[in-house]
Amino acid sequence: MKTPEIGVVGAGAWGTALAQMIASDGRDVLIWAHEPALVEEINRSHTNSLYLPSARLAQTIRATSDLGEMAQCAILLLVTPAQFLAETLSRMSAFPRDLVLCAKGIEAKTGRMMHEVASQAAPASQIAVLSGPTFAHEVAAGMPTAITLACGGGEEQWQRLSSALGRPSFRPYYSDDLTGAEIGGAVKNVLAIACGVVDGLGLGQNARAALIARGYAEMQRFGEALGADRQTLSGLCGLGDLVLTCSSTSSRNFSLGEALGKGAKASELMANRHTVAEGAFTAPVLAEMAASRGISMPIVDAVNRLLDGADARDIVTGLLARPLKAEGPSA
Ligand SMILES: NC(=O)C1=CN([C@@H]2O[C@H](COP(=O)(O)OP(=O)(O)OC[C@H]3O[C@@H](n4cnc5c(N)ncnc54)[C@H](O)[C@@H]3O)[C@@H](O)[C@H]2O)C=CC1
Ligand SMILES: O=C(CO)COP(=O)(O)O
Repeated sequence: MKTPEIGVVGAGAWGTALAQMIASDGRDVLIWAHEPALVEEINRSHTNSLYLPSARLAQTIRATSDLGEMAQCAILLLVTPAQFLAETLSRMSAFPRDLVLCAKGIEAKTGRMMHEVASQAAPASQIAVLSGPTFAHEVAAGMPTAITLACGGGEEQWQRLSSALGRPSFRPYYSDDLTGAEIGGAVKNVLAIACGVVDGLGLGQNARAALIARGYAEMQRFGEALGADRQTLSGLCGLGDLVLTCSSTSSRNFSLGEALGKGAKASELMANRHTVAEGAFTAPVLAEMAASRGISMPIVDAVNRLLDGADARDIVTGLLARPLKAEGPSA
């Protein structure tokens, strides 16, 4: 059986939606699933009842549990949750030229961004980051979506990837800023938890808008310190995704925050879920990275303390009691 040009590593909601989007022009796609039963389900009934039950998958999507076969694809989309990327890559002995990173997070144990994890595991590959306001179920349904495609291999890699991944209703926009694209996605997940808390506590829409704007200032401060381009953060993968995720219960991060705001315990919420809320893993490492660099991120810090068991109302009282100051990202 011929190996398809494009492969997707990770058959959660996002990997499955991306495979479906890629197959929408009739091409073959190979997808690797961590769960053997899911490999069988995708091949037998063309569904993913575990992670994307709303979609009827294209017949040209084939699933495998063989990571070795994935390396034969020319373009590999890596869509495992951030904390599993290094381990998954360590099980592969060869890599294609193009690796496209789709997870939104920071490695908790090391503080590495996803492109650092990937380039250390596969130094000969060219790394790209695909990130933006993209709920999986909408992409799988073919609804119009725009996304940042940041290419470490510059415009030559962009030519290859944009023609392979672009579709009439899936529009990538070029960037060469891997760091900015990754910081946007990682930070917005933590801020979405905060916005969910505000909704869960019933604090109103003014408070949510304030949190989005002040959270964006935190994203800009952190991004600037790590060398991200401010223009990247004001685009699809930063502000765009922040707006989407901070205003919808379709977001797992927002929903986690909402439950916390309603009084649920973080430890119980985390123990009982089978889908990923990346912000919960990113918050502690992000708070630590910011503190060690002297970057003020009070909202990220508050989410981190909440996940650690602090009371939501006490946290909000603390945030509202902060000294008044100038607006602007550097303040
Ligand atoms: N769902 C969405 O709408 C979007 C998700 N993303 C990002 O994509 C990444 C993946 O998220 P989803 O596909 O939504 O996840 P999901 O919550 O739907 O599925 C969990 C995933 O984790 C995998 N997994 C569990 N244990 C594993 C292990 N030991 N090794 C490797 N994989 C393991 C499962 O196989 C499954 O693919 C996350 O970083 C998320 O932030 C990005 C854009 C949209
Ligand atoms: O990243 C996403 C949309 O762009 C999905 O957000 P959640 O992971 O919070 O569901």
